[in-house]
Amino acid sequence: MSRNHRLLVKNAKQVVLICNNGEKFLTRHGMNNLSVIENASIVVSSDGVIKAVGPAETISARYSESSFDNVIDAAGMCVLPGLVDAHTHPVWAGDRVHEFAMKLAGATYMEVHRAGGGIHYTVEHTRAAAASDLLSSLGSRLQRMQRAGTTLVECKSGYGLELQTELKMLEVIEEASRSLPISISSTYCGAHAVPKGKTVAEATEDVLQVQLPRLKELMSAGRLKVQNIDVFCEQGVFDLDSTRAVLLAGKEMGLNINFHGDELHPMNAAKMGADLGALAISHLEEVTDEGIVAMAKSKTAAVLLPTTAYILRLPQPRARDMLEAGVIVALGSDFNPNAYCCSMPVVMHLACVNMRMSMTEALAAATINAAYALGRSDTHGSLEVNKHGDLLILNATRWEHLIYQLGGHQELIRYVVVRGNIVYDNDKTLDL
Ligand SMILES: N=CN[C@@H](CCC(=O)O)C(=O)O
Ligand SMILES: [Zn+2]
Repeated sequence: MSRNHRLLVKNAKQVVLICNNGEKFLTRHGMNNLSVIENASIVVSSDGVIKAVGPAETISARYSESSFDNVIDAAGMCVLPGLVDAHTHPVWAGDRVHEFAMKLAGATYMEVHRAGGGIHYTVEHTRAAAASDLLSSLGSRLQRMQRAGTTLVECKSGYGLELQTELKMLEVIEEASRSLPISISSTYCGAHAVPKGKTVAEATEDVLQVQLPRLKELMSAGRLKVQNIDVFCEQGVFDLDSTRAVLLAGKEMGLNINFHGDELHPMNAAKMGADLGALAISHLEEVTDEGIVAMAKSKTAAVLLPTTAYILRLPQPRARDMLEAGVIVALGSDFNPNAYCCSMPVVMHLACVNMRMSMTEALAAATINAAYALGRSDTHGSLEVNKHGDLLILNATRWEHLIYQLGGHQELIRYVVVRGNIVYDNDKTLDL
C-alpha cells in the first residue's frame, strides 16, 4: 500500500481497543472483558480516522510501502483510546477556594447555595466577565484535561441564568470547539439554578419563553451548535415538573436530554428521565431502585461523578447496583468551581476505590460509555477502524497503571493524539 498516512504508532506492548464489534456501549460482562491486543500497531489516515489496527507484524507487512507524517515507536508502551469526560462546567470566572474552606469546616453544598454562594457566586462573576477572558480560562482548563488524556469533553453553560450570559457561554464553548484540538459536546444548562429574585415558576418561564426560543433561532440559522439540554433537578432548585417541561422543550428542538438528577435528595428523577427518553442522567447519588430499573430499560446512561461525592462527602452513587442491573455506566469529572478536577485518570481511580468499580469497568465508563452518553460512540470511545484517531500513549507496559498510579498521569502519559495529530508530547513539554 504505497500511500501517505498521518500517523503510525508501532510495536505497542498493549493496544486497548475497548471493543471491536462496533458496540455503541458496554454493560455487565462486556465492561469486564475489554478487547486488548498485545504487540500491536495503529495507522491513522490523512483524514484523521483509524485506518488499521492489529498485530504489529501484520500492519508492518501491509503498510511497508506507505509513508507517514509521523511515526511513534511505542515499544514498551500502551495505547488507549482518548478518554471521554461526560460532564463538565468549564466556563466560569471567579474561583470558590474560600467555599472549599467553608465546606471543610462543615457547611453543606446547599447551605452555601442558599446563603447566596455556590452557583450564585459563580453566576455573578461570569455575568461580569468578558467573553475573551472566559475563552482564555476555558482554553487553559481544556488543555489541562487534554494533558490528562481527555480528547472529547462535554461542556455546559449554566452560570448565566439569563439569555445574554447563557449565549455568551455557549458562544465561548463553540469558539473553543472551532479553535482547539479537542472535541466538545455542548450543553445548554440555563436551568442550573433559580436566579436570585425569581421563583422557580418565573425561572422556568424565562427558560421556556425567552432563552430556548432564541437558542432555537440561532441554531436554525446555523449560528450556534448545541447538542444537549440540562437542568439541575433538585429539591430547592428545579422540581420534577419544571425539569420535565424544560427537558421536553429542548427535546422538541432536537437536543439530547442529559441532566442532573437525584444528587442530594431522592426525587425519582431517574425514572422521570428514563420515561422522557433521556440519553444520560448525571449524579444519581440518591437514585431509587425504580430509577435504576427504568434507566436500564431505556438505555439511559448513568453519568457517575466520583469527585462530587468525594468533595461533598455524599453517599457514593450505587455503581454496583446499576452495573448489575445492566445500566450503561459512564464517568465524568464534573469539573466546576466546586469540584476542581481536570483528570479522568483520578476520576477512574476514585470510581474504583469509592464506588467499587473494577479497572476495566472504569475504563469502559470513561471511553465508550461516556461517548454513548454524548451520542458520539459512532466516532469516539474505542480504537476501531473508521473512528477518530484519538489516542493516549502511556509510558507503561500495562494500561492499568493509568488508574493504579493515583495522580501519576502527568508522568505516565507520553503522548496525546487527536485525529492522528500529536497534540501533547510530554517529553517536549518538559524540555521547554
Ligand atoms: N449540582 C449541580 N451542578 C454542579 C455544581 C455546580 C457548582 O457548584 O458550581 C455539579 O454537577 O456538581
Ligand atoms: Zn454538574
